[in-house]
This record gives sequence, structure tokens and C-alpha cells, in this order.
Amino acid sequence: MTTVDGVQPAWHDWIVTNLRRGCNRQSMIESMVQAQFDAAFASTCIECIAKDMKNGASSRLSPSEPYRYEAGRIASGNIIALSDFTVKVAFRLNRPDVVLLEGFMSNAECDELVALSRQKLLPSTIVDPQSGDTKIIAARSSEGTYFQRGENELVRRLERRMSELMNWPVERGEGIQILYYRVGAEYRPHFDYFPVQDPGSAPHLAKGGQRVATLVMYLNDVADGGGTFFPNIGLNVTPLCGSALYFAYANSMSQVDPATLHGGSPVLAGEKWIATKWLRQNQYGG
Ligand SMILES: O=C(O)CCC(=O)C(=O)O
Ligand SMILES: [Fe+2]
Repeated sequence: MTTVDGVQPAWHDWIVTNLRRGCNRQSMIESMVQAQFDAAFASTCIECIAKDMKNGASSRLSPSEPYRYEAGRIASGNIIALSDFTVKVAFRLNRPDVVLLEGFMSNAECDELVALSRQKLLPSTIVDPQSGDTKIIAARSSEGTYFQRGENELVRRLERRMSELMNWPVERGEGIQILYYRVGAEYRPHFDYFPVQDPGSAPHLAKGGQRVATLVMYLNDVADGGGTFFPNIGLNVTPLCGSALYFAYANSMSQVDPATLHGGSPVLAGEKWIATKWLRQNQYGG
């Protein structure tokens, strides 16, 4: 797309950021005209970039270019007031984009989700990079289950809350995944996104596009171990009942951020229950 290639990277990022914020396109054109752009050229650039963002396609960047960070999805501030819950920000990291939130779920909601899952646990699987099939491997020794989107009242309530927190439509999310780790169980470092170079990613990317962000919700306190760790940045998040860990790793140009390599460290004492939500670029299922 030659028109967009003519825009400097800083302006490209400015357009992406403002489109994501829902800015009025006419006022964006006016700002660009003030910065000496031709109005028709500015308008075309904005339309092309908006189209690329919608399709999750890249018009400008090659996969080898460093990941470009864009405006975060989670509102700024120390306290985030959602319709039915007020959430505290425990910390924010910008590169990679990681936010830890306290009080995202009540203890009763955590207990209810665990109770609904306990009876239907199965060994966890991963996506085979070659075939795209799911398979059981030693590097992921948890057990788990899923809830379909909108499956019950609790799931619907949590989905609305997550959608509001992450400013992302419910329809662009996978069903909630529940994971249960016994003592010794772990999930070795991995990426949540589907690497485009792996043939096995294709069928997953075809259904809803790339994964763009993860929300891990801790459903209990773990007596020892079981932190979510990011080996490339030396971060280890302690699981605390009701907290939620957000991290984002795909931008509007479909680049993915390898700094978000992460895993679940072995549970040393007690047990660990989490719920995971993955956001997709496009509508997923349904
Ligand atoms: O167990 C954890 O803390 C991390 C889980 C995880 O990485 C995942 O579900 O993709
Ligand atoms: Fe993960």
C-alpha cells in the first residue's frame, strides 16, 4: 500500500493510536493539515491504516523489525472504575505491556468458577507448531477446562467486566480457559501468540486472527511457588486470589512481542487455579 508507506513511522503510530482511542477522523485530518499534510493525502492514510487495523494486516513493517509499542488498552490511573467493580492497579510495565490488577474478581466468584470447573478437568494441551493439532506434553503438566463464551451467568458477567477493562469487544475473545496445577505442575515458558512462521499456526490464525493479549485471573492464593514468570524481563507475579495479570503482545501491524515469553512456575505447596482469557484481533467463533 504505497500511500501508507509514504507516512513517517511517527505519524503512522500517531494515526494508529488516535484511531484506537476512537478519535474523530475529521479532526485527525485537521491536525495533519496543520502539520503541512495535504488533506486528501491525510484522509487516504487514515482510511488505509484503519482498514489495515480492521484486517489485522501489516502495510509497512517487515517481521524482522523491532516490535513497535502502541497505546495500551487499559485505562490510565491507579484505580479503574468499571460498571460493577473497582479495580486497583498494582503495577504497570510499558515494555512489554504488562499490568497487574488487584480485586478484579470477588472471592465468591473465584470459588464459583473453581467449583464449576473441578468436575470437568482434563490434561492440558498445547498447539503442535507443525500440525496445529493439540497435544499433551510434559512442559505443560496442568489440567484444565473451558467455558464457551456466554455459557452461564457468571461467565457472562466476567466477560462483560473483562471487555470493559481491556476495551475490547466480548466477540473478539476466546472462551475462558481454566487451569489447575497440583504440586509440581508447571507450564514452561511459551508465547501465547501463534508464531506466523509455524505451519501449525495457520488454522488458528484463520479463526479470529492473531491473539493480541492475555488476562490471567488468579482464583486462589498459592501456598508456595506457581508464580507467572517472564524470563526475558526477570518478572515473577505471585498468584493472589482475585488479582488479574494483563499482558499484550500483538500490535495493529500484526507484529508480536517476544518480550512476553512467560510460564507458570512449578507449584511448590498447595494448588493453583487460574482462569485465562485470550483476546483475538477479529471476531472469534459464534
Ligand atoms: O500458569 C500461569 O501462571 C500462566 C498460564 C499461561 O501462561 C497460559 O494459560 O497461557
Ligand atoms: Fe501463556
